[in-house]
Amino acid sequence: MIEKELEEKLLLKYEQIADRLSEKGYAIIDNFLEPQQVRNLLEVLAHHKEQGGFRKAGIGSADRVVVDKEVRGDYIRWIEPSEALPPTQVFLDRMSDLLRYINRTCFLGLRDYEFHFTVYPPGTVYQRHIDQFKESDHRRLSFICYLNEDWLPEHGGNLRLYLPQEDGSEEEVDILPIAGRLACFRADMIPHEVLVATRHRYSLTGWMLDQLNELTFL
Ligand SMILES: O=C(O)CCC(=O)C(=O)O
Ligand SMILES: [Fe+2]
Repeated sequence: MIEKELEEKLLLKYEQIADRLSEKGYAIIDNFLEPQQVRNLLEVLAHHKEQGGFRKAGIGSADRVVVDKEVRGDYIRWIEPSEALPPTQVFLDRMSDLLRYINRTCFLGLRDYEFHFTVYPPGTVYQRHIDQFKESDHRRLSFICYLNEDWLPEHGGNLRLYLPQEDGSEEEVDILPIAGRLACFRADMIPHEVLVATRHRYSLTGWMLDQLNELTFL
């Protein structure tokens, strides 16, 4: 695809994301990453895995991290932007563009982001939670970009959002973690969970912050 065409396509996607975030508090965008980019990121992920770069994710922030595999069974590797491999850098550049776009249109005062590679082994989940820590609520928006090629509904692994309704009830939205798809939502408002899958489930997970990133670490 020629560069100008790609730029125009991306701009349309950024617009959809910003519109849906302000209207509904969440957005699901397919083909946010091109298939080649997904493959490149999967290679980087496999490389980090081989190097033993992943560790068990915890719950809580910074100094008070608790590992509880019943609540959260994933393995993560934080991205250090200054050391990012080229495919990761391409991804981060795209997120920087998106951050600027959202700031121009949504007035969330976003200043930075943090992302990690994520692996959920078969049989693991992340129980219902929200992404803002009580002790530091600088996470404004949550983003998950899925890297799972040939993922079928019977593989499970949905992200389930619980959307608060005006009458106090909740509407459930289930999202399959298919390759290239981006899910994003208000980090402070939308409870969500990761359902069990029969395959390894790969993604990039991150947050846009309203302060500079001092690594809030999970
Ligand atoms: O992988 C997903 O679909 C959601 C992950 C998540 O909720 C989290 O890491 O906080
Ligand atoms: Fe979450």
